[in-house]
Order: sequence, then C-alpha cells, then structure tokens
Amino acid sequence: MIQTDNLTFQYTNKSQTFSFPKIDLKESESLLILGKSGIGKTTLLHLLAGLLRPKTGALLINNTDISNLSNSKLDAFRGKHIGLVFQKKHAIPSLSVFENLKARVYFCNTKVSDNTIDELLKELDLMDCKQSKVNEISEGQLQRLGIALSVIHNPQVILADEPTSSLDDENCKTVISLLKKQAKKNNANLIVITHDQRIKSFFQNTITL
Ligand SMILES: Nc1ncnc2c1ncn2[C@@H]1O[C@H](COP(=O)(O)OP(=O)(O)OP(=O)(O)O)[C@@H](O)[C@H]1O
Repeated sequence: MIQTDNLTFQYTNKSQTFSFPKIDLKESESLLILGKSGIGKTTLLHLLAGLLRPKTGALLINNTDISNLSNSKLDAFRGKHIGLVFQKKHAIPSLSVFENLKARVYFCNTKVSDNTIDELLKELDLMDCKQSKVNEISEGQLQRLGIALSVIHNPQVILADEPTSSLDDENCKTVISLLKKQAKKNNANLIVITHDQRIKSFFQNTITL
C-alpha cells in the first residue's frame, strides 16, 4: 500500500521544486508513471524508495511514513519492503548469478533458502546460467537477473526505473510480464517509470508527470 500527498522535492543548490501528483495504491495494485526526459520520473522513484527525502508532503508505505524514519531505520525498511529494478544494472560482475542472489539476501538481512532461489531462477529462465559469472551472461539474462535481485526478498513494493527502454518488443513484453507476475505472487505494488509508450497497455493505472 502506497500513499503520497503534496509530495515536493528540491535538489540541493537547484532552484527547481518538483511537485508530484498524489498516489494512492491499494494492496497489489500497479501503476505506470510516464513523462518526458528530465521531468522528474527517476527523482520520484528515488523518493518512493526512500533514497531521497521529500521537501514537503507525506509518503506512506504500508502505513509507515518513510519520510520521518531515521537513516538506519529507512535502510532497514528498504531492505525488507522495497525491491528496486534500476536503469543501470546492479549485479556484482565478479560473482556468479547464484552468488549475487545469495549476497542480496544477506544484505537484505533476511532468510531465503537455496531452493527458493532455484525456484526464482527457474521462473526467470536463469537456471542455465546459475553458476556463470555476471560478466559472462547476455543482456537479456542480465535484465532478468536485475528482476530476480529486486524480488528475492519478497518486497511489498517493486519499483522499476525504465526496465524496458533498451529492449526489443518481445523482450519488453517478457520483462513487464515477469515484473507483474512477481508482484502478483506477493500481492505487492508494482510501480514502473518510463517514457516507453509501448508498455501503456499493460497497466490500468497511469500517471503522466
Ligand atoms: N542528483 C541530482 N542533483 C541535481 N539535479 C539533479 C540530480 N538528479 C537529477 N537532477 C535533475 O533533475 C531533473 C529531473 O531528473 P530525473 O532524472 O528525475 O528525470 P527523468 O524524468 O527520470 O529523466 P530521464 O527520462 O531522462 O531519465 C533533471 O533536470 C536533472 O538534471
């Protein structure tokens, strides 16, 4: 469950203040946030992830106002409840696919069995490269590993920053379907930000910034 109200943000030493529209998502609802380059999509996503702090406004995730949490509580909250799919891939190149997932579980301070990791690898068609180093796998596999890393700890909120912009039509469809499937599994909220108009039809709720 995500609610925002009167959310504004200003980067240090910049005059522009961003004002974001209200968001009100019930359990398991998804949202597509569209908008042209530079309008503030990534900024909004980083606010929702607690990576930036709002200038004003409320930001509730599962009834916790994350804008009021201390840095350490926010880190713990993010580790437990939020899954981030970044534009830039965040896997560790020198580790294998499996080791990356084990490392993510460790850093999220949670417990996930090796069997559960295998299940996720099967769902995302990554079993063949389970023991491969990240710098030896294909772009598509890397994209799917990004999804696996963002959902391995069963977050209540999945936030994806431009997950499809560099993909062809078929892979674009696959990635959105996988994100939606992973969100559905946990009744999680899925929020995708993009300027990729191809994925509009996959979402009932959309906001254009
Ligand atoms: N760390 C930062 N410090 C200062 N200004 C920033 C910072 N990050 C982004 N900005 C500025 O804020 C504005 C919005 O950036 P943001 O990345 O949120 O846009 P966006 O809509 O996601 O763009 P794109 O679609 O190109 O990724 C831009 O003008 C950008 O230069």
